[in-house]
Amino acid sequence: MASLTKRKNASPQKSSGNNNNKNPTQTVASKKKQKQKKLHGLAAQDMTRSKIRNKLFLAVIIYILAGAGFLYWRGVSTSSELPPEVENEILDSYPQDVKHIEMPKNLKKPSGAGPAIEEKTQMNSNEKMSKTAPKSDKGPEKQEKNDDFQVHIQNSIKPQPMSATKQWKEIKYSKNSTASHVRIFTMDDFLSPHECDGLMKAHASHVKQHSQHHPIICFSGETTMKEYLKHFKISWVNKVSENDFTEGTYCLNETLSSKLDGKLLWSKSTSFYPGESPFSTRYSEQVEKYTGLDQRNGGKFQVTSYPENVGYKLHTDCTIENPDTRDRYATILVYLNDVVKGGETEFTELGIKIKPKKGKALLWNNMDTEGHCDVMSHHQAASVKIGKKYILQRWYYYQNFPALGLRTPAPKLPLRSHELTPRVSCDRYDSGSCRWYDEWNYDHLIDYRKMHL
Ligand SMILES: O=C(O)CCC(=O)C(=O)O
Ligand SMILES: [Fe+2]
Repeated sequence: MASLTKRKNASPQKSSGNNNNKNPTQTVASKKKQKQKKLHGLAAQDMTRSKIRNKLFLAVIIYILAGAGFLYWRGVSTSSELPPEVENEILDSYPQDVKHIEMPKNLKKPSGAGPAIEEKTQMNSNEKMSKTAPKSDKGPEKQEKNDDFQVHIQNSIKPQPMSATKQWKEIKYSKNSTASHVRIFTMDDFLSPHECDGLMKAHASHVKQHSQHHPIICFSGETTMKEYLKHFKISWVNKVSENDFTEGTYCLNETLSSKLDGKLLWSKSTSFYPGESPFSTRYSEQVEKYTGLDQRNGGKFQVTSYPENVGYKLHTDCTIENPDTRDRYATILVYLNDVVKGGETEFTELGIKIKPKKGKALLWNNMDTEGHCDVMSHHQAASVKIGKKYILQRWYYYQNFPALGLRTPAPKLPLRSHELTPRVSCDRYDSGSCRWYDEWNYDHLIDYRKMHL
């Protein structure tokens, strides 16, 4: 109350209203003074205004220049166009099993584009490799064309303790112990809570950025599409035909895809690549030091989130009976959060079940020392029952290839009306699940850089 009264008395309006009691000379002098003061005040006001105007002008110029600089930088750093020779080299070096996948019947070659485009489109709708390899007699001989590329083989895991308290624990099988070459290790606190939070935040912000448009939904074939639609009780399943796929792909057109949004369930993956953030470099080095997995054989870094009632069906990360050794030798997965219920990683052949725990790493080999995919590495992500699950995964290849760990060019097919349209890939119904991907474009590179992990 006291301070309120004080402020009232100090008000300029109140003091000027008390001038009636003063004598005339004083009044003339004080009026003159007031006039001078006013003029002075006006001049000062004018100066302040012009100073503000100048500052504003300068700020606008800086803003325009910064904006232009940012746009230029984005244009340079995220351009989706790769020179054709680089693009061809990348496509040439894809593992054979990815190239030899079933092609849609209605495929028409886009004019001026070679088979590379179709393979690329298919590659994107077959993110997960199927359990058995399509028959191919071709090995990885294409690599020999790249003179400056050193083939590097990775056929063992060499786990090392990180500190006295951070040690790998080998998980014992409860069945099939003699038939398997697979070794499974876990280490608590492989990543700090801060790193886990940063990755989840980057993932969430990127998912949000790409969720303004309905995803285009792709299947590994027509039968697969029908199986999924039946599973999710889509009443119009029998009306859908191969004509509803966009040309050259197994992706439903935008209209039908949008009708499935909210009806099908899926996990969501965003990816970043080696060298794209301080974290990716640090993490590659950390993994190499404490697991023996050579960073030259590592692919992209994939952050995946699972909502309730979503998991990933039983599968192998490598392709069984694949003659090509450019395949996923080992997997390192880090749980980024605790899951209230469900979401375990289960190795069904070995009777092993790992419960997600924030920061905990799970490391295993999928192939033997000769580069054969081991059936005993079959695993699944159990459905999340309560909560949400986040993981960071990276696959390390038995034999590397030039395109490994490089961001691939965005495919021209299927046609998309928005640059940020995401895709959902539903892989083989018996050994896959639906997963949402961000990788039509390169923008999230900026997100991951921003995180300063
Ligand atoms: O989420 C998990 O626990 C396993 C995921 C997995 O196996 C995969 O994405 O390949
Ligand atoms: Fe897997």
